[in-house]
Amino acid sequence: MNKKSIRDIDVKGKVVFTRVDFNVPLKDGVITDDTRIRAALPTIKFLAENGAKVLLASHLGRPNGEVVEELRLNAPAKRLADLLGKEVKKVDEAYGANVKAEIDAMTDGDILVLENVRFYPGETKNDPELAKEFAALADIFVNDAFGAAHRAHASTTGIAHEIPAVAGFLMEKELEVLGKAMENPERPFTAIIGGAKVKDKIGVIENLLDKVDNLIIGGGLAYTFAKARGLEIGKSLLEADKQELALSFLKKAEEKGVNFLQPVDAVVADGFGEDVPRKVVPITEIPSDWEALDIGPKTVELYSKVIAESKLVIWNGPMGVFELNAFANGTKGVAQALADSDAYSIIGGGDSAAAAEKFNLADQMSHISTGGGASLEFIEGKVLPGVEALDNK
Ligand SMILES: Nc1ncnc2c1ncn2[C@@H]1O[C@H](COP(=O)(O)OP(=O)(O)O)[C@@H](O)[C@H]1O
Ligand SMILES: O=C(OP(=O)(O)O)[C@H](O)COP(=O)(O)O
Repeated sequence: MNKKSIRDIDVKGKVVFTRVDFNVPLKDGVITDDTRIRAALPTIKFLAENGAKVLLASHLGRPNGEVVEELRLNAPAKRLADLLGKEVKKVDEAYGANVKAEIDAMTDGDILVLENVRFYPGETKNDPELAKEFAALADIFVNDAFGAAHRAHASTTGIAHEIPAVAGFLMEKELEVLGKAMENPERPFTAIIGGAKVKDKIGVIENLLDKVDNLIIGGGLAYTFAKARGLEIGKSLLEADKQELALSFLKKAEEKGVNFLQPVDAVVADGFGEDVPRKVVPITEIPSDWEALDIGPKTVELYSKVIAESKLVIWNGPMGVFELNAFANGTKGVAQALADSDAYSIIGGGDSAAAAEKFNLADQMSHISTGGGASLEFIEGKVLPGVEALDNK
């Protein structure tokens, strides 16, 4: 990496504005997965142990520039204190006189969690005034928020133009692992794209077609392709205005000699839930009033064979509604194939990682990235603004 990291600077006695990605899933105010907090611990510990005054800044959810009580950073701050076994203070603002007073009261090695940066409208607009307010708090900026590195926001890029800016250990590790895999990808190189964020993910496919040998489609994404090919998809997930695009990808794949794999069968359901009527049908026979909620067993077999022959696999997005056991087999089958293969396996995206956890296969994957969108954009070959803004070596 040609960017400076916290290894390259002296932090003793310095106030360090550290951007982390504490955007963790919450249910009724309780953190259901603290992976991202644990992933930031090496940087936080390093800074504290080396005598920095550590400010931690993060977004949580998408509060759209307003204070949303449930999205305060209190729960992540509390979890961090538990994980560190050390006092962690939290303030209810992210800049200004009150925050400055708290900083003045800190001693070297103390940790202070700031409020959700997305409570301020300037954050996502990358407002230079807000960036200056953040910068005014600190001597150094550390970006360890790989999961938000594809966002050009005030706390990820704006501040980096104001004070010395370096990468944290998590940022460094993610870039190193993903960079190594993509530099000279081992082949066959396979990408598996699924999930429900059809709009977000469909654009990624175009760039991936320039890189991969096999592109596997699953999850809700598959049915826009099926519909575009003229198949009946019933009530399955559809992004109607993306059908032309889907067809153009199929054409591009053919021109490039990329093996584009789509489901050959599906588990369809009459309703949504564990106990609704369901059956396996060929992809050409989805009943007009049923919904496809998982890939079928023949598809799992087909995909597993391709995975077994691959040397590098990136996986983003589950193959079906894996949260319900009735529709989990497709995702489980693909995860198992990945676990069994010798391929270097990279998983990105909260739900895919959660699926690997659910099936107890997470520790058999080569790398589980803390960033879904960020890892996809990196693999596409895009420059991540949060990285670009850091100081060069
Ligand atoms: N066939 C399908 N129809 C509807 N939803 C689906 C289907 N397949 C997968 N999903 C849903 O997609 C969600 C995950 O999508 P997404 O957020 O895009 O993935 P990730 O977080 O891994 O990037 C899961 O909650 C899952 O239930
Ligand atoms: O959860 C995140 O993204 P991801 O679901 O793509 O991994 C990051 O925290 C970025 O959040 P954002 O997509 O609201 O900017």
